This record gives sequence, C-alpha cells and structure tokens, in this order.
Amino acid sequence: MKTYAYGFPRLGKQREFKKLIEGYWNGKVTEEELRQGIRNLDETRKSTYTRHVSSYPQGEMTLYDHMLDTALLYGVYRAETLEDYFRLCRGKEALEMTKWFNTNYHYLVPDFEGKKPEFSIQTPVWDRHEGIEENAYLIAPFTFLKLSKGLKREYFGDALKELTALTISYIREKGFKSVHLDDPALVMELTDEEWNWVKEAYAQFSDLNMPVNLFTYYDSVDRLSLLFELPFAGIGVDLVHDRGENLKQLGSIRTNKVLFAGVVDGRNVWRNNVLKTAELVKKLSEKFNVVVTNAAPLFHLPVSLEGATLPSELLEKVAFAEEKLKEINLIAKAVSGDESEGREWISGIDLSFGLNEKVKERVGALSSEDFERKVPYQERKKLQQEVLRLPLFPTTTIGSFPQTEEVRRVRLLYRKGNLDADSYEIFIKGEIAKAIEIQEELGLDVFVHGEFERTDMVEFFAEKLEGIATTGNGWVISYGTRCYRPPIIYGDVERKEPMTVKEIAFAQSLTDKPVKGMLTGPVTIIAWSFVREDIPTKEVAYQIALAIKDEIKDYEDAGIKIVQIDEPAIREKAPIKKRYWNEYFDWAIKSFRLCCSSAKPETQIHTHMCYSEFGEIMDYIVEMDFDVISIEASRSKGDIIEAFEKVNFDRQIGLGVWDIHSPYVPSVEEMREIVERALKVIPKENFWINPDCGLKTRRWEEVIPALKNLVNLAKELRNE
Ligand code: MET
Ligand SMILES: [Zn+2]
Repeated sequence: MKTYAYGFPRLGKQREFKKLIEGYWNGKVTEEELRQGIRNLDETRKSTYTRHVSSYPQGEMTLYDHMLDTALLYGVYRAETLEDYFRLCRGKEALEMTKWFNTNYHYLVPDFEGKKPEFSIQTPVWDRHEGIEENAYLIAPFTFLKLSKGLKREYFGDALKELTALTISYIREKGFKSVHLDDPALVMELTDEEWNWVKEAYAQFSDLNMPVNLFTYYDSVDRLSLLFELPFAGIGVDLVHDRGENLKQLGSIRTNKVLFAGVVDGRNVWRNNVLKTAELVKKLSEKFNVVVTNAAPLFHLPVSLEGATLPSELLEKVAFAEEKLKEINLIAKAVSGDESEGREWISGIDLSFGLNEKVKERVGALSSEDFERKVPYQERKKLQQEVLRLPLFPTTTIGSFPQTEEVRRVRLLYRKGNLDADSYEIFIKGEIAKAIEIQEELGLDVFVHGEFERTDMVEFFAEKLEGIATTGNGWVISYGTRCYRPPIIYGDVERKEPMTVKEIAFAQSLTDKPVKGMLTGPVTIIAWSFVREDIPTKEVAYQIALAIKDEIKDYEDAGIKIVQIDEPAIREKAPIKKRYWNEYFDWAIKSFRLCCSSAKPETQIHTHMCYSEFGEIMDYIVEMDFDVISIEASRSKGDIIEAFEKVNFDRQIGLGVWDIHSPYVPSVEEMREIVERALKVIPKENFWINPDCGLKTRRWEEVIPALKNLVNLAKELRNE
C-alpha cells in the first residue's frame, strides 16, 4: 500500500522559519544565512516525510506565502531582490491579505486590477524548484486565478487556458518527471461556465508525458467525475471534510487513475481511528488504485507533539502534523494486515473523557426564550441613552492597547513562574491606570481597559475555561511569520469563576466614562481552536455562550454598562459552499444571541468584526440583535456601506476610520472621507467613530496622535 503526504508545516519545531525571516528583517541574519537556514528547514521537513510516507511533493517551501510565489513565477509581480520580495509582503506596498478558504491562514492576494492579464515565466528570487526533478509542487492555475482579485469574468476563461499552457511549458523546461498540482478551489460551488473553462484548459495536460496529480481538499468536489475525465494520473480527494459527498460520487466512478484518498485530517488534532480507516481504504482498494494520504494540508496543525505541554490524558488522544504522517503509515500497515501498531496507537482514544453532565443539561434545557433579548432594540436604545448620555459621534477603541516590550516581558515572567501573582496584578493594574489616564486626556467617550493581561484573545479565555486545554508550544502560522497557538476544546466547556471582571471593574473604578467589558465570542473561540468532533459544534458554541452570558451578569453586578463581544471569525468560519450557510449561521447567530439574552435592556451590547468582507453575510449579521457593531472598513472602502444600505440597517455602527495594520497615522481629513461616504447611507445618530481593530500591534507613538485626530474629527462633526 503506497502512502503520500503534503502540506507539512514549514515553521520548524523551534519556529526556525519565523526566527530566520524576522532575523533577516531586523538585520541580524544575512541573506546567505537566511537562504541556507530555509534550505535546512526544508531538508528537515523532507526527512520527516521520508520517515513516514513513500512519497511527497518537492518545492513546497516559501519565504512567505505560496500565492505570492506563484504570482512571481507567472510574472504578475516582479521582485529582483529579497527586499523587493518582502516589500510585497509587508509595509505600504504589501499585497492585500485574506483568509485562505475557511481556514485561519491568510494568503497574499494577487491583484489583476481589472486589466487583461499577461503572464510570463520569471525566475523568482526564492526559486522553490531549484534542483528538483520529482513531484514538483505547484499551485494549479485554476486555484491561482480563482483566489486572485481584479480578474474580470470576461478574461477568466482565456487567462486560465493561457496560464495552463504556460505552466505546461514551465514543467517541460524544468525537466520535472512528475508534478503535484494543488487545486483546492475546485471544491467551491462553481458555475457551469467555470467547469467548462477548467475542462478546456486542463485538457492541455494531455500533451505532457508524465504523471501529474491533482489535489483537492477542504470539501467535496461537486463534479468529481469530471476531474477523473481530465488527463491527470491521479486525483486527490478529501474524505474527511466532504460530508460523505466525495465518497458517494466515487461509488459511480470507474477509472484506472490513482485515487489519493485523503483520510487523515489535516485540520484537526484528534487521533485517527486508523483501524477503522483501514477498513475504508480496503473497500476503496477493491475498485481503485488507492494511495493513502492526508485530507487537507498539514500546516494547519502544530509541527509535532514532541515537547507539547498537554495534560497526559489528552496526549494519547491527539496527533499533530508529524503524528499525522505516522497515522498515514499505520493505516497503510493495517491495510496490509499488520494491525498491531495501529491498535496500540488508538488505545488511548476515550470518548467519555472531559464530559460534564451539568453543562450538557444546561444546554439541553435551553428554549427559544434563551435566544431573545426581552426588550426590542428601539426601546433598548432609549434606555441605554438615558444611562450612557453619549454625545453624537461617540468615540471609542476596539479593546487592546499597545502590547509594549515591557508588557510582554512582565507577562512572560509571570507565566513562567518568575513573578508572583500579586506583583503581576499590581503591574497590570498600573498599565490599566495609565491607559485610562491616556483615554481621559484624549477625550474619548467610551473607554477600554487595554487587554494587557491577554496574550491572545482566544488563548486567554481558553486558559480560564474548563474543557479547553492550551498547548504551550503548539504553534501554527496564521500568515507570513505570524504564529498563534490554537487551544484544544477537548470536552464540555464551563466557566468556573469570573474570567475578566476584575480588570474591567478596576478600570471602571478609575473613571466616570463607561468602560467596555471585553469578551471573545463563541464562534471565534471555536474557529481559532481545535474542537472536539463527537460533540456537535453547535453544542460547544452554546456552552461557550453560557459562560459568556454568566460573565455579562457579573459585569452588570459590577456596574459595567457596555459589553463588547468580539466575533472577528464569523465570516471565516462559514462553510466554503454556500448551500451550507443557513445551517452554520443558524447556530452562529443563536450562540451570539444566547450570550446576550439575559443582559439588562440598558446594557449596551457591542460586537466587533474584522479581517473579512462582510457584504455577503450582512443578512445574517443583522440577526445577531446587537446594539452597536464596530467593523473594519478602511481597507474594504465603500463596499461595506452599500451592504448596510441594502439591509436597512437600524443599529448603531462604527466603521473603522483608521487602518491599524500599518504604522501610518491618518489625518483628520483622511478619516473624514470614510465617515462622509458612510453618512450618505447611515443616519448620523447611529454613527460611532473608532479604529478598524485593536491596537495591540501598534506603538503608543502612533496610537496617541491617531486617536487625537480621531477625537478631533468627532468634535468637528458634532459642530457641523
Ligand atoms: C481581531 S479582533 C480584536 C479585538 C480585540 N478586542 C482587540 O482589540 O484586540
Ligand atoms: Zn478586530
């Protein structure tokens, strides 16, 4: 039984990828050291593959992002030097970044700016294919174009044909002997026209006399049989995230091509029941020429369990990327009749682990009333205004303030046990007090405490909640060199005690202005964690929502009048195929409503969203029944405003007037432009003035002048 794997994390066990590249940016690593270091990392990755599977793609390594590399290979952008390359990644000239399908990885988006595309093969500054013959890794033309922007429909078909022809000549020129084509966009809901374009363009691969394998993942392919008719040697399908759809279609497919059966999850950490999977593979083998592989690239997982700080009961239930390779191997062994290692591997899987009857009962007892606020919005609005007495164009920020070197250093000291809890608390209180003072001086209307105690908006809550474990060093790349550690939701989730009330109440004690209680919503906690799969996600969401609901009650008792529940991941978590959207948004919206349902009518509930285009989901967003939404807008320009107009939006809204992703300090006039466009659509009584997102990655030197401008803008607007 042959085995295959792809998409193994490039990060390295010690996050070498991050350290090398950031070292280069800071001038501590030379170009030669960078190149050599990255090559070494790639070698390590290859030897990891080699230890477990028979074959894998070559040339997967990048210096930042695959989509960018592909754009450079095809001459969409030029980069003569590494400096040019990284200028496309970060800073003023950087390409836009967006979520890669429904994952938390962000890619750089090539932009055709509405022009007719012209392609030519260029040797990139990082030549991933240098010296490679076998199984060269390429992003397929369709996925590349489909995920780009600014490519007019009228050009798409021809562009795909041309790019495919160019890819074929590149493959020939390089003398590759076989090719791995990554084509996940084929799992999207495509039109007949798009399928025809794919068919016509990819027919050209019949000119090549070598095996080309085409890989799809993240969902089912709506026309799987069509892929098997194309001139490829093998087709990779996802049999984990396909809701059974791929398997169903395979039932009526006759082929002598290789079926790369994606049976090991690349997106979640739970151990594969390798013996059961082996049964499936055996069945498929009766009909197909099967190779066992992963479903979805493995870079969504931490590199290896080695050194992970997980509770021991959990250690024997999970697998990170390296262990997933092992699972592929164990499945193949079991198919060939050797089940012993596989049996041992799954012996620790135990579904009674982490269960909590009390929480289950509480979720079970929920009725429709638990998802409703008792007083309708227009009445709430009046009650809230009586309490808050906010001016026209109220100003606020999104939650976090700069996480300075010192804040991070002291927090780390405390986390490592080198600073006692009392001294740490005094330090955090000091930071909060400074932040309150600064906000007083700036003259903002609604304050935040600054989130200095939080490493990360999800991990912080994961540490406080029962049923969620944090991984210590389970790092995953979210974009470029930026990493995060997704927690593991391993059981029923319960709040044992207040999680954030102490800091918020302390902040409120220092000022007469309202301080927002700051919470991360259920969908975002779920989206940025690994979630147990035998408990329905919907139930997990309601469990987290109940914890938040209790926290809000404690806020109210502590005199907090405004609460913000951040849901930046609500769009990203939506399924790739729109036909599943209703089902998803139903629980996503209800979980938000459950958080707020017992809040007093005079408690003003805010939500915050960012990182995505929200136009498409506006109909769902309005169902969340918040009082105020702050939303990223300075990068998506006017589109979002139109979307609000279409749904007759009647809530209050703060469109971000400052793109906090760059150190640039916008002037009053620049911020005003965004507001003026929006005021054509949104009544001024409903308009808040705030930045796009939290300020934790900014420096105080940028934050203070920018917020000064922001407050001045509000003052000017009030006088007009
Ligand atoms: C990614 S959304 C971030 C919201 C959070 N409250 C912050 O300000 O950092
Ligand atoms: Zn945000």
